[in-house]
Parts: sequence; structure tokens; C-alpha cells
Amino acid sequence: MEVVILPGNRQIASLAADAVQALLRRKPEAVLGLATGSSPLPIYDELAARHERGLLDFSRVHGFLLDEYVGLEPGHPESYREVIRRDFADRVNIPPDNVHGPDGSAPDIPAACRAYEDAIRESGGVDLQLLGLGTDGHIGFNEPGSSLASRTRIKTLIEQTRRDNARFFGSLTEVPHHVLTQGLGTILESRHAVLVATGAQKAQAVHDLIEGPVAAVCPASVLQLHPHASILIDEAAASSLKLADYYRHSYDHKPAWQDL
Ligand SMILES: N[C@@H]1[C@@H](O)[C@H](O)[C@@H](COP(=O)(O)O)O[C@@H]1O
Repeated sequence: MEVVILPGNRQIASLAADAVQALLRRKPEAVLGLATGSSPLPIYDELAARHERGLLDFSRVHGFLLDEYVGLEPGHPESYREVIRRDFADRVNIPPDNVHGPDGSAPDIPAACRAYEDAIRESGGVDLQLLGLGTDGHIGFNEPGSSLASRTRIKTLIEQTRRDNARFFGSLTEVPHHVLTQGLGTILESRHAVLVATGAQKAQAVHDLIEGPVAAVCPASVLQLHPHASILIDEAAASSLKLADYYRHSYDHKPAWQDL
């Protein structure tokens, strides 16, 4: 796990976009794992800007959403399908049919979850998975207590997460209680996981993720088992880390040939 402490969103977005750019140079038909929430937004802005400048071509890329609300009607502005369309897909040249998400309005939820796992597998697997971090340590919508081996399935949101996400809806009552999310086992199979977190409200979760035990109580800590995970954070999010100086030192002395 590589921990990179950066001054702010702009530098984080630029480094994450560099990783996407290097991947697409190597593999133009790469599969991207797409996260929602506010943290990845500067990355999508940067990817759209680089696409605009002719540096990035998404025409052969496939994208798989991490998660989705259950019970929102298709086309609901806060469904993650719509959010990803607005924030990312419509701003680059990824074919709309290449963007996939778990179907939160399916009549048979377990079948929809199995179908999503099959679709990820058939695509060849996720090359680069973008991740945000919940204040309770969730990734995707894997709330505390999630099995570290879990696959795509339905989860019930913790009230804290519903409150955190109420800002996107008219009111707390409109935030669904249920979601579909790629499991922690699913996320672990991505070839490169890039998690971004900023702000003091994430400091405890960032500490537990990086320096706590691997434990279901902090689902993001499963990334300690990931063979290639990059954690990009700002100073405020890094403020509870015991080994922050070491992470800075090690990034400053990173071999020039080594990518993220
Ligand atoms: N399902 C999403 C997560 O994927 C995201 O990481 C989290 C943090 O959001 P933010 O980046 O807005 O703090 O929000 C939601 O719960």
C-alpha cells in the first residue's frame, strides 16, 4: 500500500489522472472502476480536461460502477448511474453502453447482483478501481461488519451514511435505506485500487484504513491485503497518521521509474 500525502484536491486529481493516462497508454481497452461521492469529482474534472486536450481516449474503455441505491426509479438524478453519466461519462468519449452498474431497480436483486459479478468477470476484470472513503470507513457501500470476502450484494446503510449523503437529496427521508455494492472481495480483485480522501472528517477513517488492524469494523482496511493500492490524501485527512513523516519521506524518495 502506497500512502501519498498531497497539498490538496488539484494534486490528488492530477496524480490519479496520471495513473489513468498511463493505464490507457498501455491498454486502450482498459476497464475502470467508477466511484461516486464528492471525493472523485476533481479526478473526473481532470480526466475530462485531458480528454478535451486530446490526451485521453475513452472510446474502447469500459466502466463499472461501485454501487447503486435500491429503489430509486431509473433516471432518478441521484441514482449513481445518473451521477456517473453527468460527472464523467457525458464529458468524455466513453460509449454509453460501455458504462455498467448494478441494477438497483431489478425485481430479482440477488440475480441482478450475480449478473453484475458475471459482467465484471466477462469484461476481464477491473484494471483501475477509483474509491472514496465513508466517514465510517466504508468503501463502495460496504458498511462496517461487511465480510472481507463479500461479493456484489444488497446492504443496509448505517444512519451516519444516510445523513452524510442527505446533502445530495432534498431531505434525509428521501435517502434510500438499501443499496447494492460491489463486495470487498470484488474490490480486492481489481488490479490497482486508488482511494482518495480529503478533509479532517476523514482523518479517523484514514487512520483505521492505513494503520488499524484489517477488520470488518473498518471495511476499507481490507485494502491492506490488496497487492497494489494507492491511498491519496490531503494533510487534513492525514492528520491522525502515526507514520505520516515516513509516508512523505518514502514518496519523496520514490524511484523515478516507479508509477503510482
Ligand atoms: N457510496 C459512496 C462511496 O463510494 C463514497 O466513497 C462515499 C464518500 O463520499 P464523499 O467522497 O462525498 O465523502 O460516499 C458514498 O457513500
